[in-house]
Amino acid sequence: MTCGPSRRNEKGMTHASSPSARPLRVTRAQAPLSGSIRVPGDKSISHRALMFASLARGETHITGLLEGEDVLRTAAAMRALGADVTQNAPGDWRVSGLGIGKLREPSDVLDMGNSGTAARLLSGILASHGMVSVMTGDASLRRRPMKRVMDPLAGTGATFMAREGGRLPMAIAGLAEPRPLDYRLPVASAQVKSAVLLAGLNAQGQTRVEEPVATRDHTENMLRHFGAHVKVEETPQGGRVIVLQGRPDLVARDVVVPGDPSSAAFPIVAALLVPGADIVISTVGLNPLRTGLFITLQEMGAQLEVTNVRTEGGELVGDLHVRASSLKGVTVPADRAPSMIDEYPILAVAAAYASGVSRFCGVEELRVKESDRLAATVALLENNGVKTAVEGDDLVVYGTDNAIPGGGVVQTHMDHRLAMSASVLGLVAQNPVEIDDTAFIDTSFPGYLQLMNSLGAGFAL
Ligand SMILES: O=C(O)C1=C[C@@H](OP(=O)(O)O)[C@@H](O)[C@H](O)C1
Ligand SMILES: C=C(OP(=O)(O)O)C(=O)O
Repeated sequence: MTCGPSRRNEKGMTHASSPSARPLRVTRAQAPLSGSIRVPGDKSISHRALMFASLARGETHITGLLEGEDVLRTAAAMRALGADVTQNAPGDWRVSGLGIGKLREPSDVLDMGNSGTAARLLSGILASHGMVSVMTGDASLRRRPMKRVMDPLAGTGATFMAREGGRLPMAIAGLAEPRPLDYRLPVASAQVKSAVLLAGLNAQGQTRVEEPVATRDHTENMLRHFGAHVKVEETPQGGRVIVLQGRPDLVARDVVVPGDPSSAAFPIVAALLVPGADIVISTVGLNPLRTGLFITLQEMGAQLEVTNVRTEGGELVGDLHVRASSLKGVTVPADRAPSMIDEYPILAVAAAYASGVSRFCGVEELRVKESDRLAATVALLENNGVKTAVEGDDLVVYGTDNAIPGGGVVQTHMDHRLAMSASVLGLVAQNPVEIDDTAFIDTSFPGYLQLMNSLGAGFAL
């Protein structure tokens, strides 16, 4: 059970608690989960739909938009930059864009809340407009590294001023005539790739990005959907080179947002673990660069069937039929990490319930998410009686063979995915699990606890 050579480390983070925390005590599920649900729209696609629609000429109609707090921050930012962004009905939005290079200087600080995607992608837009802007975020986002976008974007000629270590708040003096970038990503990050491509929209000539491992390609897909010319080539080493032709005429196009596979992960793992469970989740996005968790769970022995696969709004979607399963430990290769990067905390819960040992290879990027997810996942499991180890950049989880002791208090560190992972752990642990704060679940999965209750989870709300 080895992973091959491990990669470099980044610094861990400390945490702060929410002023209006919503604690939750979770007890073991009393009955099998059953029923059919839909999960909210894909977060990555929702952010991008609002940004690209604001940069396109004309009116874009978006259906299925995620109305989580992260995406609402992007909506507010695009409004502050002059786009007309309105909600018609739940999930149904209209955006009147201004065209590339035409956004207006914001009159106030842009607050991106808890969202790394919003902050990093927006940096690319701000750097490539002739305006001065200031961006901040909540305590979690203000601890996350922005140097990874500042460094490449400085190549456009834009200037950045940020706190020590490249942390928000950050001031950006952008340029109306940015230089096109040619950049090789030092980390596998769709956010950094997207920031470079967004800056390239307003640059004359070609912007080129090379990624060592393929990361989610929603930016490339949506750029094409709105009329840009984007060329993608695979490298012999398994990476990709993306070339964008600058100053395209982006034209409004309707966008249909599929269900978020990263959100579906929580009811999926809950249904795999709760004895007798049998559920269906319909219209989940199946972009192959997002489905590493599904492959991994199937390798563990999950009864996870994908049916009715179709294309909706240019994205592959399908329905997932999930039944309680007996899971065994798994080794997840490092090159699979980008396709399931947000799913490791919930996969760790599945691995803790499984029989045998699991190893997640090369998961160093977990250290720079909403929390240090490597440390926080270890604490989630250890505090509930599950043995783990961190070996270099690998996480090792010792399965309990369906006997997670539980009884622990879980610190969620302003991190939605930890809160949801802890809630699933509580459904199958032998003793109740206390979660310090579930409020941040609203950043990506508003209505999560209620939706889980509709399947029979019995969360005490
Ligand atoms: O581009 C995106 O929409 C995202 C990319 C990933 O981050 P990184 O680019 O930092 O890996 C992921 O963790 C995040 O939830 C969404
Ligand atoms: C890492 C995440 O999001 P972001 O980077 O946008 O805050 C996430 O949703 O798990």
